[in-house]
Amino acid sequence: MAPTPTMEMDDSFQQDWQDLIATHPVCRMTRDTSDPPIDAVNIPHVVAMVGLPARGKTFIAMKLARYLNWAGMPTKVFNVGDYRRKAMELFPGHDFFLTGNREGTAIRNRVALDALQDVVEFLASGGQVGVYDAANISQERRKLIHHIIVERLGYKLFFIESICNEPKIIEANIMESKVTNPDYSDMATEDAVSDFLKRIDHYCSRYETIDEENEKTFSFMKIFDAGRRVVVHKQEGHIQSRVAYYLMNIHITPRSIYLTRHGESVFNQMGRIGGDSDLSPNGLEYSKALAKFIKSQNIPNLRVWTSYMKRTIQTASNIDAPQERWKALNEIDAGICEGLTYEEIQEQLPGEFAARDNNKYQYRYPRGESYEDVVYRLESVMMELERQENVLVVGHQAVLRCVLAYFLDKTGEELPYLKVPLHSIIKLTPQAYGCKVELFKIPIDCVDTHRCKPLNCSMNRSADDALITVPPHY
Ligand SMILES: O=P(O)(O)OC[C@H]1O[C@@](CO)(OP(=O)(O)O)[C@@H](O)[C@@H]1O
Repeated sequence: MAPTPTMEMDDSFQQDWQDLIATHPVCRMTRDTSDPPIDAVNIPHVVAMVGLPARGKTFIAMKLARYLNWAGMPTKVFNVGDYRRKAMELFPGHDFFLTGNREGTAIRNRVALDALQDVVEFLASGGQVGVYDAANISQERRKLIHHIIVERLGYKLFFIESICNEPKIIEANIMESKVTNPDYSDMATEDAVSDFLKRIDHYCSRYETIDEENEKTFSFMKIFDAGRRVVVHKQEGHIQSRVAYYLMNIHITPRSIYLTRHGESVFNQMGRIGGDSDLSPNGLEYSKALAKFIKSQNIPNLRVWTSYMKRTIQTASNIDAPQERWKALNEIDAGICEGLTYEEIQEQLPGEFAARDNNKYQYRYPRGESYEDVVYRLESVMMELERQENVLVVGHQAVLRCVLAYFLDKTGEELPYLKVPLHSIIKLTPQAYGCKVELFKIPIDCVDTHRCKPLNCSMNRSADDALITVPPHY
């Protein structure tokens, strides 16, 4: 039977905690005088989540990490729940959240510090942002994190607290991401929900929201009811301002994003890259079929975005929805290679051709752009895409690879080889911590413009396998 908590028990719990922080290696970590100096512009950052369970902390942590990685800042999420679940495997049947469970509490405290230690090790080995995804609900815990991260190690720390009192959002969070998590794999949904609500109660009694007076020396951001209101306090440096700005723009309203390349162009048919050519007859046919397909989907309040190039504008021209043009959506600028075929580049500029194959993400065409440059110029588009609801982006091969990499969490190495075939529509629907992807192939002839990674032409076969052919009645 579970013991009733008493004063003595509080004391013994406190003693266990003091013993743990006296001995845990992360609490003794410090910067050595022999350590290389910290780069003042890119000081490693810890983003520490704060909040009760089912307030969307993991959603925010993972989405933020996906964005920062995409934007070129190596970021990793350390979820304390994962550490606890691993520890739980060693104690089958043990209820770690039972009130008065001294052993369970000790283990939960230990794994929380283990995770923090891994955050620090990640930053010490070249990581830029470590996201510490734990509840961190007490002032004492936050003080300890600040002491280790800022005072001892000289890194930056940004707390993100998610406060939510909307029962509907909490319920949706529990249903969407909690009852399906590995803690509840063997439990009926109803039992899982009631167990999870008990777990929330366990935290509620000890929850101290970030106190703007007592904790005024900390940098933090508070997000109320999934973004209805936001407070940012003492935000420092470019990473924290990007984090704050990004989190101010995201929303959780259900929606889908549709991506398609323009229809086949005259240059595509000739195997020439870049340029601003018209659609080929196949491409014109795709433009009509696309409009029909979009109509068949009955998408509420759809907005259509194109680049400033003729081939995307012509492709979207038959769609009955408001349209906007973005210069930032223009295809990668191939500089001195614009208008050439891959064969001509290999023949006339063999060094450039080999250099691109060697590092396609960072290779910049002379007087043109690299994929990395395209990601950089797309940032404003992605931010606006986050703010919008249903959007169809009619874009280009390289640009849509960059957009897809953001949604599908692909690395810079994978990005330039993602398959975005002509005459296909990719539908992305945000879900729990990721995106559902559906691919619709419109059966109209076109060339294949994909150039495989040398020596690894089997890449992305799975994306191909997932292609759905739209039935003739669409
Ligand atoms: O990075 P790679 O694989 O060369 O793909 C980008 C190329 O795709 C193309 C087609 O080959 O896009 P698009 O169809 O928009 O014209 C080129 O214009 C562009 O340079």
